[in-house]
Amino acid sequence: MVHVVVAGPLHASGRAILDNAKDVTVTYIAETSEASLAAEIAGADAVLLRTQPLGARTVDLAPNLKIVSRHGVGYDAVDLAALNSRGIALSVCGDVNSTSVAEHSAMMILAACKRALRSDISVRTGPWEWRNKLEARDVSGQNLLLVGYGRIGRKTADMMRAFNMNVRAFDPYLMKQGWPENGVTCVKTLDDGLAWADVLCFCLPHTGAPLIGAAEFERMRDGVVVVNTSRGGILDEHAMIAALASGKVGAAGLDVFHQEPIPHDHPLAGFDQVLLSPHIGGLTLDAAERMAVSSAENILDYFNGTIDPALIVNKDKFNVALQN
Ligand SMILES: NC(=O)C1=CN([C@@H]2O[C@H](COP(=O)(O)OP(=O)(O)OC[C@H]3O[C@@H](n4cnc5c(N)ncnc54)[C@H](O)[C@@H]3O)[C@@H](O)[C@H]2O)C=CC1
Ligand SMILES: O=C(O)C(=O)COP(=O)(O)O
Repeated sequence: MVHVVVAGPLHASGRAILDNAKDVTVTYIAETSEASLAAEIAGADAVLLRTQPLGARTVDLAPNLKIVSRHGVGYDAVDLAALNSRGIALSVCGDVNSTSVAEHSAMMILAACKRALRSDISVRTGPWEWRNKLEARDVSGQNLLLVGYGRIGRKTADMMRAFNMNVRAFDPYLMKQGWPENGVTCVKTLDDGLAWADVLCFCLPHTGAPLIGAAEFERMRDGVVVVNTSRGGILDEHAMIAALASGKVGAAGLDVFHQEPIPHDHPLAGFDQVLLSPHIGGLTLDAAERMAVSSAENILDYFNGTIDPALIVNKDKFNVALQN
């Protein structure tokens, strides 16, 4: 019998896969937090994980744990060393939500340039004459730098080229592969890109210290638009707040934050030129179903020995189930 703990909301299609599987028992946890997972993880052979942190202490509570299946693709909140030290597999979904996130990035680029939130607030609360002070911008003809040019970055490029933006990308890991492509040229250094861009969009994994701090904001154009749908840790939030307050950043769209959930009284919530969303770039109803199915199947496939090794992040660290 395999015991699966589902650590947060899961689309009905994913639940059906687990509920109907032979020799599988499932515990569903309603909320997405590490504390609620820690309370239920003791008997788990597998955990289906949302975006909450998974640290070494919680992993230690589960002596039988064999696989953590991420619902989604980013795994920066997981203590990979803790999994590796016990030979626990970490799987991710395949390409299940990149279109959804690219659409969200495109929406945020447009909303920020058009000052959509400020515009809405002005109609609801202000005099009509505010329409002369909204400072909306055309996106057509503006320079868009994508930082990270993987699945999400490429799809965002296609969408924004349709709006006649000039698109460049910075992705040091792709430098040698077929650049320029599809009308998108690469910049050789991040600093070159920061100096060129009217709009910045972050589409890369979070792996360590913030990529963008006070010094990087200084190198940007005055009034630059910043969109982040990747992970909050990419941007130094204090530096971001200072850049918004000074006008260096003219407008922004943020889907991800250092601390999630972000408190209601967070300084970022005080800017009417900043559109905020609760980490939903990859959580449309459509993508939620795909993520649920993929992450549930990854667990069953792991125990059947049929999981696609490309979906196992730490496959080099162990080879247990893959040899079955
Ligand atoms: N807001 C949301 O709901 C979602 C957010 N994400 C985030 O978006 C990230 C990207 O997702 P995908 O495009 O599917 O991943 P991907 O792996 O297809 O592309 C990421 C790209 O970033 C590049 N990269 C890595 N480090 C870099 C650096 N320091 N500077 C510039 N480029 C760098 C890689 O070479 C790769 O081409 C995920 O890791 C995740 O954190 C993903 C899905 C949903
Ligand atoms: O795919 C990702 O990395 C995401 O951010 C979405 O994950 P979630 O739906 O929050 O488990």
